[in-house]
Amino acid sequence: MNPTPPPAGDFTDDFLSAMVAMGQNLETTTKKKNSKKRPTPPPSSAPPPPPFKKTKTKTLSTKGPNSLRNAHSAGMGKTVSERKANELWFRKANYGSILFESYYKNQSPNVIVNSVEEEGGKMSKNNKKAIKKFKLKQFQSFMDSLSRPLPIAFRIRQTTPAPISSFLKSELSASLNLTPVPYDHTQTIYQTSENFNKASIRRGGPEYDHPVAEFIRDNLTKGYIARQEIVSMIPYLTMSPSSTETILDLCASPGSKTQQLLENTTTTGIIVANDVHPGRLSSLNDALKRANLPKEVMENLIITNHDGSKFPPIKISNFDKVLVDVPCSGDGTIRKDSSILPRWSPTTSNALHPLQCSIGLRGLELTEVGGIMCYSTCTFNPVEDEAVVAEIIRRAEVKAGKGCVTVEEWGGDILPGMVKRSGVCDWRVADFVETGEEEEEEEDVPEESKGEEVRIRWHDEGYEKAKLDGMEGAVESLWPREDIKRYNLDRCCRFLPHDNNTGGFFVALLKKHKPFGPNKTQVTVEKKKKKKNGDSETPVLQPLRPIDPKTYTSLLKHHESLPPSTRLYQRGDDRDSIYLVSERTNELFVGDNDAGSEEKETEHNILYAGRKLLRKEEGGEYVML
Ligand SMILES: C[S@@+](CC[C@H](N)C(=O)[O-])C[C@H]1O[C@@H](n2cnc3c(N)ncnc32)[C@H](O)[C@@H]1O
Repeated sequence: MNPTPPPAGDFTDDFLSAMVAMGQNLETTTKKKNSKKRPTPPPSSAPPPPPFKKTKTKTLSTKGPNSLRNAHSAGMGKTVSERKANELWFRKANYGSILFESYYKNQSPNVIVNSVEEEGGKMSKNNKKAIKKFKLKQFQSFMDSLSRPLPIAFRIRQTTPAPISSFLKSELSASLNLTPVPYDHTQTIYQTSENFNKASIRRGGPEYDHPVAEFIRDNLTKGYIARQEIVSMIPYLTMSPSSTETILDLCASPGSKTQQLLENTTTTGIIVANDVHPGRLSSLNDALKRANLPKEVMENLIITNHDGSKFPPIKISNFDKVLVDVPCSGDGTIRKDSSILPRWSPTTSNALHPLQCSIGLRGLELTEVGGIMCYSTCTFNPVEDEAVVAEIIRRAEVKAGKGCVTVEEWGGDILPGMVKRSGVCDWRVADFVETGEEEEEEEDVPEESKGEEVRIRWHDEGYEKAKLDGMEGAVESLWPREDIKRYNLDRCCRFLPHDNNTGGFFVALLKKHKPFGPNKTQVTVEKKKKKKNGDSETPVLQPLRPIDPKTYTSLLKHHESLPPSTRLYQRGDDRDSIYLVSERTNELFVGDNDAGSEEKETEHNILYAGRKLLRKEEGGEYVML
């Protein structure tokens, strides 16, 4: 995942120039190694940044709408302007590239570079030179793949009528010489070559007029295909949802996975897409409109606006499946968004970890017993991947005892032939320091980092020592615990860019075996507090509510075949539009969760739902759409 991946069909980013910039970044990284000079300061017209300083401020909150930005700025300064200036300086100096390379090169075996044991004993452990060469070669192919543009990937939508789908497939193979990716048993997923990338096929790009580019544009508009990164399709494929399930997509915007889930539904299935940002939900809603999905499928969608870590419980039972595609540092998307590299920092990942744990735990609470939660990120960083999985299982066990959640093994039929790497149960935790003269003399500075102005500071002695050493944002769960082996983290899957010519990705499937859920008292207290204090994240749009009985009765006079009132929704401040939702919406949301309450109001902020069924004309009459 890109932290904010562009909606499918977005051709506007200047990807080519970004790639060129990244080439420079990677090059600069190497050059920098031999340089002791501080980077050129900003031009004199710009205000000079404050000297870059690793401050010992409290960890910034990563909650709320700007969690990624906050996480990135963690430890960058006290005031907003100090943080902004330091961040700019950081980017300009390309410190991110230096830290990225050093961090992943020196991570534990199997995070990026295979351990020598993985080579099946082909290499003698005593042959240090050969081991070093072997590791360097692997790391280099990882780094090289990051500097290459990401090929365009797309899939034929599940809602595309079968004859059209067959026609498209034959056109793709016969005229355009494109076949589905080998690991896709649905035979609907395609990936182009690298010269077909975001930049080359957009208007003005060298491949704009190529028949493949025309095919993509044409069929995107018709709603027959969806552009989506291969790795982003993986959570859906691993969850193997049935068309009748109730599924929650807890961090849904911009909605590429929501679309996959929705396309698969029939009238009894329902998809709830949630995000903390109302603005991003509006983009998700627009992307869905552009997707041209059949109207009966649209009735199965509810879009809510909540902090995922506090998503209110639903009225009856829980969700069959939950997708938790959390906000993350996004370094797996460097091929698509090279701007991530110069501002990369290990503190971003450390600061996002607590939020990811809270969202993941809530996802599990909202999963039905026997159901599956899929946790995914688009980062290589184990503190956002395996460390989070281990911590949410640990917290679940505090609530419901050992064995209440397990990491599931992937069936052999899931993406057969795609290179998958096992999750790791050993990783290192770091922040970074700006080096001073005396620090460069320190014994533990690796030879290749000597002379760097920033360098990774490893905290291999664990949480307590890291705290003593003043590590920003240190929390115990960042480190692997002693009993880490029992979590079966090797069942998680890591996808590296050079293995399948994709972006980077991480997926874990968690199965819930015992009931545990949000504490009702806690939910009630939170709700009351919110009512009293007001909600700082009040959406611009008023939420949708079930149609009021008076409007329904008057509508019936003119529209005899009107669906039952339980399927009709209106927005509080907009009585001119009436929306039709699935029958099951009522089952999930309407009615208060507090037993015995008279209140007939859902506590969920439903921002969009179903499809528009009626619109009020100028004369005041409602017309069917
Ligand atoms: C990786 S993106 C999700 C991508 C999406 N699943 C897709 O496939 O298109 C993470 C999303 O999490 C949202 N987010 C950030 N903090 C959140 C929170 N506390 N609760 C719910 N969503 C959150 C961000 O707005 C962002 O849209």
